[in-house]
Amino acid sequence: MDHSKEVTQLVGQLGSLVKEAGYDEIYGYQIDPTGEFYDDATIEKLVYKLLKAYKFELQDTKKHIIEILKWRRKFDPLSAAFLEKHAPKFDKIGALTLNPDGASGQKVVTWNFYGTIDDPQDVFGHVNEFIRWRVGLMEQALNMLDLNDADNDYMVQVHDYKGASLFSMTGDAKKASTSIIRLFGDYYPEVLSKKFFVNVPALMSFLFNAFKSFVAEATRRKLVMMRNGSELSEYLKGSGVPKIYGGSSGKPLDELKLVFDKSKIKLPAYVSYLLETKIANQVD
Ligand code: HEM
Repeated sequence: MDHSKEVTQLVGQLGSLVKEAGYDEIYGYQIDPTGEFYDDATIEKLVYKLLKAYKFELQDTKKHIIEILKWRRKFDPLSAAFLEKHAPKFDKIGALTLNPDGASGQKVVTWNFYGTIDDPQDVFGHVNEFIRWRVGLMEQALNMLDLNDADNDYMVQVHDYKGASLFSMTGDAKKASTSIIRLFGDYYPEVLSKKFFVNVPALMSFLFNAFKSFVAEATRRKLVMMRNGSELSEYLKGSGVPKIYGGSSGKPLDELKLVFDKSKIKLPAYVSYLLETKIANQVD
C-alpha cells in the first residue's frame, strides 16, 4: 500500500512537533525542516518507519514522536552512546559487530551475554548505570544503520544465555530487564529485524513466554528462541558472526567487536555537532 500521503502530511508537521517537545533529534537525525543538518530523503525514511510502527495512524504517530523527542531530550541517549565512559564490567556482557555480507536487515548485530554475569547485584543493582550502558549500545548500533539503504535499515539483536541459571534471575535482574523492554518498546520503534535467544537452558525456556508478555505485539513476532548457539546459523550468517554461532568468521566475538573511537568512526554530522556543543557547554 502506498503511504506517501501520510509521509508528506507528517513531514509537514515535524516543525510543530519539534516546538512542542523542545528537541529536534531522533536516532541521530535532525528532524527540524528548518535546521541546517536536515536531510529530506533520510527524514522521509525515518518518518515512514515511525508511521509503520504506529500502523500509519497520523495522530497516534505524532503523539509517540513527541514522547520520543521528550525522552531523548531528557535521557540524552547520544551522550550514553558516544560521550559517557561506562564501567568495564559491561564490556563482558555486550558487543556490537558489523556483518556487511549478511542478509538484508542483518548487517548490524548487537550481542548480550547476560548468562555470564557472576554478580547480578553488581550489574543490575545500579539500574540507571545499566540502562545508560544498554541504551548506549543500542544507539551505537543505530548509528551503523543507513536509513537510505533498504538492506541496512534494521538491526539484529542476539541474547546468548550460556551459563544462565535461575539463581541469576534475581529481583534486580528482572527489574532491569523489564525496564529495558519497556524503554525499547516506547522509544525505539521499528529498529529490529530479528532478536535471537541462543543457548537457552531448558529449565529457563519458560522465561521466553514470560518476558514476551512485556513486549509489544509487532516485536513479539521477531523473537526466536533456540537451544544451541550453532542453530543461529539457520537464521544469521556472515563474516561478522563467529563460527561457534555458525557464521563464517574464524575470529572470536571479542576480536570482531566494534569499539567506538572518534578517530576511527565518523559520526553523522548532526551527532558530531550535538556532541561538540555538549562538550563545549560542559567546559564553560
Ligand atoms: C540470567 C538470566 C537472564 C537475564 C539476566 C536476562 C536479562 C535480560 C535483559 C536485560 C533484557 C532487556 C533487553 C535487552 O537488554 O536487550 C531481556 C529481555 C528479554 N529476555 Fe532475558 N534475561 C535472562 C534470561 C532469559 C531467558 C532464559 C530467556 C528465554 C529465552 C529470556 C528471554 C528474554 C526476552 C524474550 C526478552 C525481551 C526481548 C526484548 O524486548 O528486548 N531471558 N533479558
